[in-house]
Amino acid sequence: MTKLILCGALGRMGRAILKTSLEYSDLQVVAGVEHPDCVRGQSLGEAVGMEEFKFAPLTSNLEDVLPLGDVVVDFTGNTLSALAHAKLSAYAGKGVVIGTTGFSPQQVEELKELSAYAPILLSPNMSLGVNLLFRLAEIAVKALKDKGFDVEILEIHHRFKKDAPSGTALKLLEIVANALGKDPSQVGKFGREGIDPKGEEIGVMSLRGGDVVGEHTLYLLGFGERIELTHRAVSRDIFAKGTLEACRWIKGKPPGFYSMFDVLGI
Ligand SMILES: NC(=O)C1=CN([C@@H]2O[C@H](COP(=O)(O)OP(=O)(O)OC[C@H]3O[C@@H](n4cnc5c(N)ncnc54)[C@H](OP(=O)(O)O)[C@@H]3O)[C@@H](O)[C@H]2O)C=CC1
Ligand SMILES: O=C(O)C1=N[C@H](C(=O)O)C[C@H](O)C1
Repeated sequence: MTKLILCGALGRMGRAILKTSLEYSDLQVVAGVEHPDCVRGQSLGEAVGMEEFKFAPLTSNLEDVLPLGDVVVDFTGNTLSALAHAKLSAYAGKGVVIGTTGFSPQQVEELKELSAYAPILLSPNMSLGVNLLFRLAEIAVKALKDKGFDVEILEIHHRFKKDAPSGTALKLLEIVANALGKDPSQVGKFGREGIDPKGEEIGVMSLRGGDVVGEHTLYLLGFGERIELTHRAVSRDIFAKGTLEACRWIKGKPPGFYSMFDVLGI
């Protein structure tokens, strides 16, 4: 049995992971960590209204429950708390799976340094489909390099999403820029206004509204034709499933910095 501690347990992803975990007989969420304002002396089960977790503690301090778990999962949506959770967990030798997005390059470097102590998996998107999209994007962009195609990225998410562009769109930018031999920090362009003719940049545009779970399109825009590679998430269960597969995979792995490509073998 792999025992999980879930940080951000009462959030959208936290609740999806709790529900989906009930389908796995070898995985168990044994404790939740939440923002102090949300912890009111209730158990995790009482807080989410799920009988199955009535004996699992809910705390605002990961240290209180760290000895209970093998793997710590972070979906707090707050990079500072995710880093703090990763630090505590890695020093304790626990596996870490991070779905939180919005890390700066410096913060990613910090996570890589921590992965000398324990296995850490960071992925902006835990779904099988998006990870395949990453691979397809690399193939397509390489095949069309120097053939006169422009590359642009569009993402759409629900009105409550805090970060923009999405972590997935930024990863797509990194993948396609690298495939073109360009530096993502130099070619990424995050909006256009006024007189702004198209150059060598890769535009990354964000729409927000309603309850859109997550949509990403890579556009390859040529003259007389265009290719659109789109992934549409219609349920958070796909992210929850990927997260749980990652937790199962990471237990017992040597220290190192991993991604969903390692879990999915693609
Ligand atoms: N990798 C992937 O596949 C996916 C990644 N994501 C990412 O996951 C993150 C979370 O998304 P989502 O679930 O929609 O966000 P939510 O805001 O619904 O959930 C985050 C939860 O974490 C809580 N929280 C904030 N700070 C802390 C803290 N210090 N300790 C414990 N809990 C804390 C929040 O509390 P409060 O509201 O009080 O701040 C909230 O309940 C985002 O970064 C999103 O981009 C989302 C979907 C898929
Ligand atoms: O906040 C979300 O909801 C999502 N965030 C991730 C991201 O930033 O890429 C993944 C997914 O698209 C949903």
